[in-house]
Amino acid sequence: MGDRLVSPNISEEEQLIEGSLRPRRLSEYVGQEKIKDNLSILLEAARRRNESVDHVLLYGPPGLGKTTLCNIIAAEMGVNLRTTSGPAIEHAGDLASILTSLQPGEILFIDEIHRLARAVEERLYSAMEDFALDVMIGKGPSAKSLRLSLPPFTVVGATTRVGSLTAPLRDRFGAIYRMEYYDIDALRLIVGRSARILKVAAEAEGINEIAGRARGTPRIVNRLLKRVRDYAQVRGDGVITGEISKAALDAMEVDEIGLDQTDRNMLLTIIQKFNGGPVGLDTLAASTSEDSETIEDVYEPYLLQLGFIARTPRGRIAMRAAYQHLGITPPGGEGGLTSWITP
Ligand SMILES: Nc1ncnc2c1ncn2[C@@H]1O[C@H](COP(=O)(O)OP(=O)(O)OP(=O)(O)O)[C@@H](O)[C@H]1O
Ligand SMILES: [Mg+2]
Repeated sequence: MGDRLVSPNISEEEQLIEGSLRPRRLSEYVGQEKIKDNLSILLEAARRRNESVDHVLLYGPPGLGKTTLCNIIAAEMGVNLRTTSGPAIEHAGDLASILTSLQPGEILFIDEIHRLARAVEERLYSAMEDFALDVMIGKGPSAKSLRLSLPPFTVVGATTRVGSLTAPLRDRFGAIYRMEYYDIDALRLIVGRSARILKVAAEAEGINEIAGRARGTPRIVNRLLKRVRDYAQVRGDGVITGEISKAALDAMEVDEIGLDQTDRNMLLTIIQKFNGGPVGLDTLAASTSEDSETIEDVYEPYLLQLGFIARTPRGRIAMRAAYQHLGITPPGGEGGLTSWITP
């Protein structure tokens, strides 16, 4: 699992490298132009009013730059960043101790915010809305509720599953940004930048090849770059040429649009075992030995984006483009699929 290309799990070594490749300022952050435009206005307005930044929610598939963007928000505002995650805040008391230790203007980054415990989430509402925290003093009938005021602060929440957030929590965010897959130009820039930082020589065709197979994701583009660099050192003279990239990526069984074996296996399962679908997520998970959450959060978003699969009320179906990519004739020949496709 850990060494899979699309895996959202990061090893310690990779964390170090990711750290060095991470853009520090908004101007270094490649792509996501719409978010950058909106965010720079949000930050500038807060600076002019000398206020804390409005709460920001970032959502989208793993590896698109949510954590990076949060770090940038703190850097651009010149404030401290406190990092935690939904599952790490187990009790309301944990939240209270984090919130009461914040300095004015500080940023509290809550990763995986959809996994906050209910009781914690409810405390967070008033904290975000009124900068106030209700704490209970004592127990039983003599217990009293006390309202503590907090310094103004900013919550930046990140999630891969915005659909799992409760409406009241979502409503507390003044700015909600959806991260998009990166286009090839942005990915090229990211590979080029990372290659410079890692001091690897890379030719344009080599960069192109890596960018094209990175499924629109900066984390994956960096992973591919590192593996191609190894390959270039062992099989070539260290330079990342187009040929070296191709050979290295083929050896990794990453195809020319970035699908790996698990993606292909999933598509083949839908097409061959289930006649193209519809097949329910759990059934699909069981027959591919993947976990349904991983399918939903990691694999499916890219296949949906490519138009290779679609979600219907009765399950996932394989689309014509998937058949074409795998070189399989769709059932019923021309037009045979269209009758299943419900928007
Ligand atoms: N816009 C960008 N420009 C350049 N590099 C980027 C950009 N966004 C992300 N990266 C690179 O991709 C890596 C992964 O990004 P990041 O950790 O921010 O993703 P994430 O969305 O938080 O992922 P997850 O959902 O798994 O937490 C970073 O270490 C950084 O090197
Ligand atoms: Mg992250």
